[in-house]
Amino acid sequence: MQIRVINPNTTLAMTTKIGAAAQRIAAPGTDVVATQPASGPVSIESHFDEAISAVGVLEEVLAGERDGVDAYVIACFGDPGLLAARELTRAPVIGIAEAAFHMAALISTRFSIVTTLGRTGIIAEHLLEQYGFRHHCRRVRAAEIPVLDLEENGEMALNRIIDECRRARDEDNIGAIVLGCGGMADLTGEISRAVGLPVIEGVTAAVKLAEAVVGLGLGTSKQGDLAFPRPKAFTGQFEHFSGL
Ligand SMILES: O=C(O)C[C@H]1NC(=O)NC1=O
Repeated sequence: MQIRVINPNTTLAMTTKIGAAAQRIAAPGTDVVATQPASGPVSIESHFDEAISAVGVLEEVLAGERDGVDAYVIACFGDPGLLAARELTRAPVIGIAEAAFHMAALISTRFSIVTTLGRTGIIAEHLLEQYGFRHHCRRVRAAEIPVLDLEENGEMALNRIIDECRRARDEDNIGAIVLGCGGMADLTGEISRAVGLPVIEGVTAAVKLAEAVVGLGLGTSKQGDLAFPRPKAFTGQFEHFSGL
């Protein structure tokens, strides 16, 4: 099977890292294709960044439909464009936040999230509510690092993340930690060893859930609100969406 792992930001180094982490965890016979939008924010750290990146995610799903992809992963912790993407395909579309929440709830009764900047914490809180995991999550914490520090200042970023994870372990009465950024996809082992708790990050969780959904012969329901969009004309820069 082929999984298209979409990094919604436009930083190639992060896309490459995410793709490598996804391929490492994938089952034999699962091919991961890591992509990113042709245009959009180099990192996603606000509601505005999320909104702009969602269009790029949808473009990548439309490209995947042309290639006959079996499943999609949206590899940004805000799950940008998730429901809109599900309208475009019969394949499963798994957001890394939703995947991480499910996985954490399977191995612990309470978890905390450690993300990058505190200002994006509200996005995780909204998703906890939307996905029904509000009561599972003790606290949404932030290492207070810009997303691209994960690429440009990796050691400092890792130390800040580990410090915040240790505070979560000592103060939050939790059983697991969820890493709140696709750019942390390669850090789970190191952080788990440093903190002594199970650490879940969404890229790898989403790849395994995508394999499970496809393996069960399931895909995105086309009944109701996730049916294909009603064909209509689009104008201007979105003209190519006409008649989808
Ligand atoms: O929301 C965040 O802090 C992390 C989010 N931003 C990004 O560019 N990729 C992500 O996973």
